[in-house]
This record gives sequence, structure tokens and C-alpha cells, in this order.
Amino acid sequence: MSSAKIIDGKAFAAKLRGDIASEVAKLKAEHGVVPGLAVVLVGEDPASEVYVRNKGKQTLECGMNSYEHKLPAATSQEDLLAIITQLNNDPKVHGILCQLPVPKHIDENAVLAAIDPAKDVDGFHIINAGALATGGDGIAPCTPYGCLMLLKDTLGDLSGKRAVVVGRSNIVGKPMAQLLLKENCTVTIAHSRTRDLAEEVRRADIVIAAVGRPNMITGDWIAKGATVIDVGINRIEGENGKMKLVGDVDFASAVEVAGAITPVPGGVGPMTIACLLNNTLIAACRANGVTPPKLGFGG
Ligand SMILES: Nc1nc2c(c(=O)[nH]1)N[C@@H](CN(C=O)c1ccc(C(=O)N[C@@H](CCC(=O)O)C(=O)O)cc1)CN2
Repeated sequence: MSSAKIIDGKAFAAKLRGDIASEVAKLKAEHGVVPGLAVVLVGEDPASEVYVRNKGKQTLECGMNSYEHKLPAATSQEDLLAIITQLNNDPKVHGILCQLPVPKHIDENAVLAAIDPAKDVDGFHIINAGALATGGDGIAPCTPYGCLMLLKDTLGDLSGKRAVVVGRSNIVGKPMAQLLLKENCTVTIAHSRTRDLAEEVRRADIVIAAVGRPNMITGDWIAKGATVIDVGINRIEGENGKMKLVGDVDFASAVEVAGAITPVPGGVGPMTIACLLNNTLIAACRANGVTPPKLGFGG
């Protein structure tokens, strides 16, 4: 019989968006500032189109201004950078992001580097990555920050816990490890070259799965009672021939041994956009000399 707590990221994100909306209303009433988020999408990737649509919708629902820039797949890097410069200089825009992935002819790093770090609400700019690594006051990437909120809501103090982060991407694995380190966890970053990956995972109190391989981490890799955060979003064909969404963790076997686990969908995914809105609120506050609220951590 399964005993794991199912961590409801969808409900947590909805509550966080409600708190953000209240703070946005306060910012508007007390300082006359309406946070503005600009989202740039290059091309017609169907999943990206859904994410961008949801970002726009949830931005408006929180009382912020939304600016969408949908560009054809053939847009040159030069033209994309020119739009980013324009957004950097627009005082109504407090947050900017370019939806990833970008088409192959565009250098993703050049795009991320072009965004003003103070408006980089994805937290991907090297200045923000550096601030996170050195304990500075930057902007944290949305998905890892959302994972941290769910972890702290589930476990409270994380000090001394053994955490394994499976995956070493710049946008999830590495910043996740930095955030856990800041919480005084003992952190291992595992990846495709890690020897005896299953054994590394088995040692952990906290497992963060961010590899992008469907159902890779099975229940027999997980320590009894561990907390499992599944960042994977993989579309695979189900038994009925229809496409379905699964994580990097084999939920059916993992739920039998874990103490708590996020589902896919409905776990980490919804936290990404909620944290993006939180970062936009923070950026708007900072741009106007207002101390930002610390939302998502109870209290
Ligand atoms: N510039 C960025 N690009 C991308 C990011 C990012 O944070 N910044 N992350 C992902 C995509 N993403 C947001 O952009 C995102 C992914 C998933 C979800 C989500 O709510 N997932 C749902 C399922 C939705 C579905 O059916 O597909 C869930 O897991 O429950 C939101 C946002 C890559 N690009």
C-alpha cells in the first residue's frame, strides 16, 4: 500500500498566485506601479506556445501587464537582440524572458546575456547565476525556486539533509544544487557519467529528478521515506496510442517507497509560472525602491 504524501504543486501555485495578486494590488495602490512582464517567443513550437499563452493569461490574472512578442522562426539573432534592447529600455517592462528553446540558428547564450540582469525574471543571466552561487541578491530561476518552496513546505528545515540532483543543466540542475546548498543540505549533482547512479540516489533524503528521460528513476532506487521532486516533463505514447505526460521518475513504483512525491502533471510544472510572476513582482519592487515581499515560504 502506498503511503507517500502527494505534493500538490497545482494547489500550491494557485495559492502563490493569489498572494502575488494581493501584493500587486498593494504595489499599485501605494506606489502607483503596475508590474509588466514581456515574453518573447521565436517560432511555433507547440509546447512553447502553450507555455507562453499560460504565462500571458496568468500575468493578467495577477493584475500585471503582459507584453507578448511572437516572432517567426526565421527571425535573425540581430532582430531578436534589437527587440530585447528595446524591452531593456522600456520603463513599463520590469521582467523580460525569451521562451526556450530558441531556433537552432540563434545562440541561446547571446540572447540570455542581452537581457538586463535586473529584468531577467528567468534568472538565467550569468550575473544572476553568479549571485546565486555566491550568496548575492539576484533573481533565482523559476523551476528550482518552485521546487525549493515545495520542499520547504513539505519538510520544513532542510539543514543537514542529503540531496541528490540528477541532471546538471544551467536552468535546473546547477541552480537547484546552489539553492539546496544555501539551505545547508549536503548536495550531490549526478549526471549521465555518474557511476552507480542508483546507489547515489538511494543515499538521498531528497531526490530532484531533472534529466529529461521518461520514468528513468524507479522505486528501487529510492530510500524509504525520501522526498522526491520530479522536474521531468516528457511526452510519451500511452497504451491507448494517445500521448501522455510523464516525469523522470516512475511514479507507480516510487510512490510505494517515497515519503512524499510530486506528480507529473500537477507537481513542479505549475510552480514555474507562479515563480516567474513572483520574480516579476520582485523586479518591479526593486526597480521602484520598494522592499519586495518574500512569498512562497509560509509565515
Ligand atoms: N524561458 C524559459 N523557457 C523555458 C522554461 C523557463 O522556465 N523559462 N521552462 C520550460 C517550460 N515552461 C515554462 O516556460 C513550463 C513548463 C511546464 C509548465 C507546466 O505547467 N506544466 C504542467 C503540464 C502542462 C502540459 O500539459 O504541458 C505540469 O507539469 O503540470 C509550465 C511552464 C522550458 N522552457
